[in-house]
Amino acid sequence: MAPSSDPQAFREALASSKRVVILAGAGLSAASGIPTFRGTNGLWKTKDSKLFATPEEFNQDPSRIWQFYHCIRDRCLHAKPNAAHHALASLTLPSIRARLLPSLTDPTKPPLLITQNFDGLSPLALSPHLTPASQKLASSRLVETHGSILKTVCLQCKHTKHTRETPLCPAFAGLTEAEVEAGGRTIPVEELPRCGGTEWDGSNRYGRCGGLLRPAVVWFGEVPEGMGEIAMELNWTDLLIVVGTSSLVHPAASFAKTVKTRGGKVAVFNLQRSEGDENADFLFLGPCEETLPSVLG
Ligand SMILES: CC(C)NC(=O)[C@H](Cc1c[nH]c2ccccc12)NC(=O)[C@H](CCCC/N=C(/NCCC(=O)O)S[C@H]1O[C@H](COP(=O)(O)OP(=O)(O)OC[C@H]2O[C@@H](n3cnc4c(N)ncnc43)[C@H](O)[C@@H]2O)[C@@H](O)[C@H]1O)NC(=O)OCc1ccccc1
Ligand SMILES: [Zn+2]
Repeated sequence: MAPSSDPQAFREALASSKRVVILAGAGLSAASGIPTFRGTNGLWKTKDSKLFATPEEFNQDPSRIWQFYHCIRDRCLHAKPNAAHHALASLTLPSIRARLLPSLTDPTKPPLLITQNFDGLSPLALSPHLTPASQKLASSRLVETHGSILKTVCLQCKHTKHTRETPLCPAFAGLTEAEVEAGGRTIPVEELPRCGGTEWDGSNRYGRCGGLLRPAVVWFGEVPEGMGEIAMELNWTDLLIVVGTSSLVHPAASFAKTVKTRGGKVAVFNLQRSEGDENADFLFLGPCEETLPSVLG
């Protein structure tokens, strides 16, 4: 049966769903000025992901990889959530949830939002109007499964830090994408982002050990974040909403099939046709910053 593109039918499916999960990809942030990976002018259109997004390449040449991620990180730091982020974040508001999702098994819990985006925009979109308790609950229902570019991990003491500070080391000051495209700077590994930063006092303390930091993103071959929670939730999911992803990267790309095989429904929001959307129950083609607010509005 061809997927339906009828917003009313989709809202009825929402209203009768007991457990809803959302899976988002780079298309969700396209309208915020963050390039996608495989879409038009996508990052991996001009670059080989295996030369930038693997732990092996980082160990080989941390300076080259850090300069690449420094530029993406700066873009993400200057970006703002768009209408699609806000439409999804509105489901964390009890009043909206009661109206759109009256049949949820646990009406106190927002749908689980699994984002493959490491840009930090979905967390940023969480409404400031939420009470601290609801803020905490909403953040606990958000999984950045491919990590966050706003976090670093120390390779020595494993300390993880979330920071919007930039640059993360003096050697990146004024570094531009054009300079990186042209080959970047020669930066000794000692001058790359370090645990404890420039205040490091030579001690070997947790979070201040002077160890080399890496971006806390999940590279190819690495286990994505939150897999246990995700697998648990998908067991009971009767509606999966898939937004702005090419559905080519696993394990995320297999979530729709998992939900379908368990008798659940799948709704796809994408600018264009994408992998596996013929199996969807609902298909809304177009910019998600327009389609999502109109369907969830
Ligand atoms: C490429 C692919 C073939 N390779 C993989 O999937 C690999 C290997 C693999 C594992 N299992 C397999 C099975 C089969 C084949 C291969 C594999 N997977 C892994 O290595 C994963 C790790 C994957 C994570 C890699 N890290 C990323 N990012 C961070 C780093 C970095 O990129 O810098 S993935 C990267 O791609 C992800 C998917 O891309 P999309 O978000 O979909 O973006 P894309 O550009 O492709 O598409 C954008 C879409 O949006 C649409 N769009 C654009 N604008 C809009 C708009 N305005 N509105 C709506 N839609 C829009 C476009 O039409 C398009 O469809 C991104 O999120 C991004 O995070 N790890 C793992 O499997 O570990 C073991 C394991 C697993 C489970 C349990 C135990 C052990
Ligand atoms: Zn450390």
